[in-house]
Amino acid sequence: MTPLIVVEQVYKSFPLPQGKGGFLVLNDISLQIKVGEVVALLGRSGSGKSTLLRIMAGLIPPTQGRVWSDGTLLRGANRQVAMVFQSFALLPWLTVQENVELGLEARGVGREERRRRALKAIDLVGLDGFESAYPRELSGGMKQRVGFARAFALEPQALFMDEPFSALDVLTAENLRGEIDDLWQAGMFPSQSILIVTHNIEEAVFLADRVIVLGANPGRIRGEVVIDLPRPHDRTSPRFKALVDYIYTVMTNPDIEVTGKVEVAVPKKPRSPYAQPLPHVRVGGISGLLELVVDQPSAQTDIPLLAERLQLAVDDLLPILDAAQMLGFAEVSQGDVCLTPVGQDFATTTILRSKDLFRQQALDNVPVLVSMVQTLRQKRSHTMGADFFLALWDDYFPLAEAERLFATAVDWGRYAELFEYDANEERIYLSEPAAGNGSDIPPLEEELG
Ligand SMILES: Nc1ncnc2c1ncn2[C@@H]1O[C@H](COP(=O)(O)OP(=O)(O)OP(=O)(O)O)[C@@H](O)[C@H]1O
Repeated sequence: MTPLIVVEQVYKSFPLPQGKGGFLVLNDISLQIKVGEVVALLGRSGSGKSTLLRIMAGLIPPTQGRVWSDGTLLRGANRQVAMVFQSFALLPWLTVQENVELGLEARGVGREERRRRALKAIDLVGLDGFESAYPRELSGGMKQRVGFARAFALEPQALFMDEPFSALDVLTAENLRGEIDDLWQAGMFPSQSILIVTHNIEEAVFLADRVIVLGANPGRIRGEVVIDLPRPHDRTSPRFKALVDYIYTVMTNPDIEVTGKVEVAVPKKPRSPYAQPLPHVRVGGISGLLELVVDQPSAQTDIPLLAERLQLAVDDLLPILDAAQMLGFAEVSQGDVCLTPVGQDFATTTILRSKDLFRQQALDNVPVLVSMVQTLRQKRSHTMGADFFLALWDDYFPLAEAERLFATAVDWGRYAELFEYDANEERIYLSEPAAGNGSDIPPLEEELG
């Protein structure tokens, strides 16, 4: 099907005063408006939106390039198009009906036909009963309804709107925008396509099937964003918000390329501490490794060399390194392991102090241990069966893995004196220092927040 409007490499410059050449307002604009679509031209002030609209309406000629309307090269006013202006542009000495008939009269439509089409358009915009009112008797919203009726009566192929809601107060604008969208939805709209010029991002995403983003100085097309939402466009949907956010980002960053690829950010569910795996390593393995590394120059060594000295396969060494990293005792980079200051301290201090260090590092870095202690604290008896914790891990891991995670957490927690485990009863008990108020365990709310 022939597009309703085709703009081909259009340039527009306005002459500068005193013959100082031209001021380029539109630079190489090409676009099409097809039957059945609503297109928004979105750009900052001065990006040439109104100028482009006027060129497509045939009100001013391009300096260079061509415009086709319904397959015909445009010369002069475009009769396939009607315009709605921001300023309403009503004649104050004419009634509502006379204002609406004005364009039809200019096109030589006979009296009866004019009357019929005007009354139908007035009805469509909800001004039934106001036919003989004068503009001064109408509110801003009603005046713009007359503006719409005047355009509707022309029964154009394409309706052009230049910031049609921006002179109205927020609620009136919202109301009228919604009604225009309803008419379009219901197939009652008197034109086959709509082109709206706006600088309101939400308005563009709400009304349009496609948003063409214009850049300024000079005005040019930066790209387009397809509004892939079911109609009517639901403002509360995550996709609507993602589209608005995307367009807002490109509008505030003139250098970003407008690709139109919009990802919806999936809201993150707070991650359960039980969803995070622990390396299955006993505390003895971690401290053994740290003691070996601390003896090396700069407390640093090559990992394959370390594996050889420990007579371990690198694969077996990796979980120990993971655990040391997780606890903040070591850092691994480029095949070397290097102890952190606290790791060096842990590897060289007394057993009592090393337990304190381990506890502090575990509480700072291993959320599942914090969560277990918090759970035990919540219970008046300060004790819970192993099966309670196993069930929490079981949500994220197979049972055998859940059991290994439980065993690792128990090993670390016991060493840190956070809790004790009675294997016969299969119960965990809160350790005395962890049960006290002055301990270093954060309150439950903080952790969950
Ligand atoms: N007839 C004219 N003569 C000289 N310069 C003009 C003329 N019409 C528009 N301009 C200039 O062209 C540039 C683009 O104007 P235009 O009104 O098309 O932009 P716009 O994107 O619609 O801006 P706004 O959102 O502020 O209406 C502006 O710098 C404006 O001053």
